[in-house]
Amino acid sequence: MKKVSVIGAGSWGTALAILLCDNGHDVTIWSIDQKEIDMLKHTRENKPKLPGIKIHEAIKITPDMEEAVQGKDFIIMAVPSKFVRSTAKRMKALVMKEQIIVNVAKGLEDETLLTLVEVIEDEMPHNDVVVLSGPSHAEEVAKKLPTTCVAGSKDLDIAQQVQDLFMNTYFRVYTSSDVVGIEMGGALKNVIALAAGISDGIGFGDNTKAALMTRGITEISRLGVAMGAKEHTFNGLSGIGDLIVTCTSMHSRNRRAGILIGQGHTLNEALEEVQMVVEGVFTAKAALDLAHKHHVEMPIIRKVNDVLFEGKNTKKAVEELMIRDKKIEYV
Ligand SMILES: NC(=O)C1=CN([C@@H]2O[C@H](COP(=O)(O)OP(=O)(O)OC[C@H]3O[C@@H](n4cnc5c(N)ncnc54)[C@H](O)[C@@H]3O)[C@@H](O)[C@H]2O)C=CC1
Ligand SMILES: O=C(CO)COP(=O)(O)O
Repeated sequence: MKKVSVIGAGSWGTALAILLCDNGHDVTIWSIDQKEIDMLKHTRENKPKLPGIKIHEAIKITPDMEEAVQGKDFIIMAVPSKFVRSTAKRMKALVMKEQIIVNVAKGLEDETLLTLVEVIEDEMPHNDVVVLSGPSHAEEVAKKLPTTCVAGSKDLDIAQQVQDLFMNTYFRVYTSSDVVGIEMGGALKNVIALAAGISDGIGFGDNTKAALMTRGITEISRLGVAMGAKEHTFNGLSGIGDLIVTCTSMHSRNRRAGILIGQGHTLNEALEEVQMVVEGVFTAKAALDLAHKHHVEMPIIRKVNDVLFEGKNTKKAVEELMIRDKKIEYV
């Protein structure tokens, strides 16, 4: 039995805490939000996000970061990307170097263009930081539906410890040493899922979505490889696997926001309706900035930026993608 804290009590943090408790670990959940803490403690359910899913009585729930961090073997960071640095800053004076940090958020830091593992390493340079990612909607993991993910660390022994921590009959975990590849796949698929949702919202068909997904993973892979990732990682769970689930599932907040935008709603209306974090909106601009930095072409992600932030008409954006310069499929 390991002592584990899950930092963040959104849908993913809650689902993972339940999974870790199922695995026999001693689990604590931390949240910054006192209302969320009260709800979880009193109802033993995260009603707005995972209705009908019981949170085991054995799971401790706390707003106290010291209580959450002290004495834990593993600390799972499950806050949205825009709060990863501020949360890491709250933790840094409390962590001991033997504690393993696991990032499960998917995104990039807007100002620095760092991946989230890099942000955490920046704040806690003495700790091992592992990424856990893959096609894994919280709603399905919480129902114990078979799911697969990959744990990434430059040190495969550390990745294996995280594999052992999470693995069970409904959650299979692979390992990889390609941390940047895993993180870029997880972050950028959200932007393509917004595009897939927009396409569905306009009323375009399955052909259109298959095109966005196929050319989308090509863009993601092109940028990832330029940043030092291995190409095959983008054929794996954190690449095409997560892209498939996010572009096709009604659980996806990114796809749902995209559908609303494709139907003519503004970005703010879409975010208001979805209520939970829509990471692709925050990642889209950072992805484009990284594309400039690494001299990589990302036409779909550029158009998503135009639609989200420049008021570009969605149909016009698709038309422009269709009549771009003629190309060989793979050069
Ligand atoms: N929900 C899912 O199925 C999955 C989510 N993820 C990733 O996990 C991350 C978290 O997502 P969800 O749990 O779905 O989000 P969510 O939208 O369900 O919950 C957001 C959480 O952020 C917390 N929060 C708000 N302000 C904060 C602050 N200033 N500092 C720290 N925490 C704050 C809230 O208390 C809430 O618990 C995201 O990066 C997401 O992409 C990854 C895999 C699956
Ligand atoms: O990352 C996810 C599934 O793997 C969750 O995607 P959404 O944030 O779009 O819901």
